[in-house]
Amino acid sequence: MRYLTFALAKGRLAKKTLTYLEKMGIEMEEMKDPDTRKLIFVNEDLRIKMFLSKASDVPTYVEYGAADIGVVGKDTILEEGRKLYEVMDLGFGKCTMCVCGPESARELLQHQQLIRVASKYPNIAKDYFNNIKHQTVEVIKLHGSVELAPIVGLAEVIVDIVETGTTLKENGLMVLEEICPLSARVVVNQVSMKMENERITGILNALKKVM
Ligand SMILES: Nc1ncnc2c1ncn2[C@@H]1O[C@H](COP(=O)(O)OP(=O)(O)OP(=O)(O)O)[C@@H](O)[C@H]1O
Ligand SMILES: O=P(O)(O)OC[C@H]1O[C@H](OP(=O)(O)OP(=O)(O)O)[C@H](O)[C@@H]1O
Repeated sequence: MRYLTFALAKGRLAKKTLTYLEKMGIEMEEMKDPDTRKLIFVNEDLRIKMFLSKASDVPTYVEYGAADIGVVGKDTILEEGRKLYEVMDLGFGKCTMCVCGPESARELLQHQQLIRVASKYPNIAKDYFNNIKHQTVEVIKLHGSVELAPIVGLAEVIVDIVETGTTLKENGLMVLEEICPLSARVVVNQVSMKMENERITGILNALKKVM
C-alpha cells in the first residue's frame, strides 16, 4: 500500500486538526515533541505521512500531488486559486473576510472612488472590487498587521479576516462590508481522489464521525 500524505497549515488550525485526526486513530507520535526540527512524520502501520507547512503553501503541495490531502483555511484556498477538490468544511477556524476601515471610508466605498486597499489577500481583494463591486482600486500587498495601513495612511481600507472584531475595535476601525464566511477546509489532489478514492473516502467519513 502506498503512503497517503497529509499537508496541514501550521498555526492556529493545526492543533485542532491534529486533535481530530488523533480521535480517528491517526497518531503521529514524533509530531508531539515541541523541540523537534523534523519536518515530516510517518505512521508506518497506517501508511500515512504528515507535514506542517506555511498555510499558503498547502494548496501548492496538494495541487502538485506532493500531498494527497490538505487542511487549510478557505481564505488561503481562495487566495491561492489552485486546482484541487475542496471536499469538506471542518466547521472550526470560523471567521469572515471583510473590507474594513475608519467610518470616514464608508463614503469612498459608496461613491466608487479610486481608493487604495491593503491586504494579505491581494487576489481576494482584487476579485471582490473588480468583479463583484465593479470598482477600480489599487491593491497593496502586505504581510501582516494590516490594520496599520489605514491608520498610517498607506491605504483607505483593508481586506482582512475578522473573528472577534477586537483588533479592529482597538485600532478605531470597523467592518464596512462583508465579503465571505471562512473556516478550515479539507482539500484533496484531483488525481489522488480518483486513484485512492476508497482510502480517502474512508478517511473523510471517519473525520465526519469525530467532528
Ligand atoms: N482570528 C483569526 N485571524 C486569522 N486567521 C484566522 C482567525 N481565525 C481563524 N483563522 C484561520 O486561521 C488561518 C491562519 O492561521 P494563523 O493565524 O496561525 O496563521 P498566520 O499567522 O496568519 O500565518 P502567516 O504566518 O502565514 O501570516 C487563516 O488562514 C484562517 O483560515
Ligand atoms: O477579529 P479578531 O479576533 O481581532 O481577529 C482578527 C485579526 O487576527 C488576524 O491577525 P493575526 O493574528 O493572524 O496576525 P497578522 O495580522 O500578523 O496576520 C487578522 O489578520 C486580524 O488582524
